[in-house]
Amino acid sequence: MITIRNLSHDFEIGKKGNKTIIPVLKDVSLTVGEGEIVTIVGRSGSGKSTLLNLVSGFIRPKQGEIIINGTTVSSLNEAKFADFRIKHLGFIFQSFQLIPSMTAYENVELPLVLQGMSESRRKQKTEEMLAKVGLLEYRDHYPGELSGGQQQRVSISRALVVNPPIILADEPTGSLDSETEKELLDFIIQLNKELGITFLIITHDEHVARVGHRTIELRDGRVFEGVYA
Ligand SMILES: Nc1ncnc2c1ncn2[C@@H]1O[C@H](COP(=O)(O)OP(=O)(O)OP(=O)(O)O)[C@@H](O)[C@H]1O
Repeated sequence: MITIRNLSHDFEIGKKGNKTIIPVLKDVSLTVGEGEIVTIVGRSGSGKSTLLNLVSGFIRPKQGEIIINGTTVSSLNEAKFADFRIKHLGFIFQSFQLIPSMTAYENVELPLVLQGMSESRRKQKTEEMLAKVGLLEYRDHYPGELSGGQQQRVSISRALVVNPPIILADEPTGSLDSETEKELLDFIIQLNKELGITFLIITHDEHVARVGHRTIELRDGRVFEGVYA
């Protein structure tokens, strides 16, 4: 469960003496319930990525609170947020963010290494995850040797391998053709139904937006609900 309360954020640009303030989010409040898929749409520059980066802890809010599964993450320091992130949040990015010098297996295994898990458990979990997304036979392929859809499946496996209750996705299908996009959306629906994973997804794409149980629009830094209701 994610609760966002009265969140406001702006960016300062320019040099000292000539600073401009760009207000991005204005008093945003919303909740994402456990087991819910919420999609966020909005024009380019409306603040979608900023909102996701705030929820992910990559940037800190100027005002307001973010509570994830009972923890007020907006007041955690960087080290504590990093620890929280690795246990509670999985990420899917448009650009996959795979490490090119690591094989599919090594990319998926990485979060478990960071968690300090033993090698034998890592092996079991990584293989199980790759099998689940149908990529076990590609385990020794490097990202550059996989199709876009396969790379996105590796990136989803890496997000899922730590069993996160929540997945945050930034334009997850942005680099995929329409057939692969459909496969990925079906997979997200399946993960949500079978494992109860909560998804917060930002997108430009109406097909992706419609996967949400609820869709929220960001407009001029404020939220509007039910755009596709
Ligand atoms: N680090 C930053 N420094 C200064 N301004 C920023 C920074 N990051 C974002 N902005 C500004 O904040 C506004 C919102 O950007 P954001 O990336 O959140 O929008 P978006 O809705 O995700 O856009 P898109 O759909 O094009 O990815 C934009 O005007 C952008 O220029």
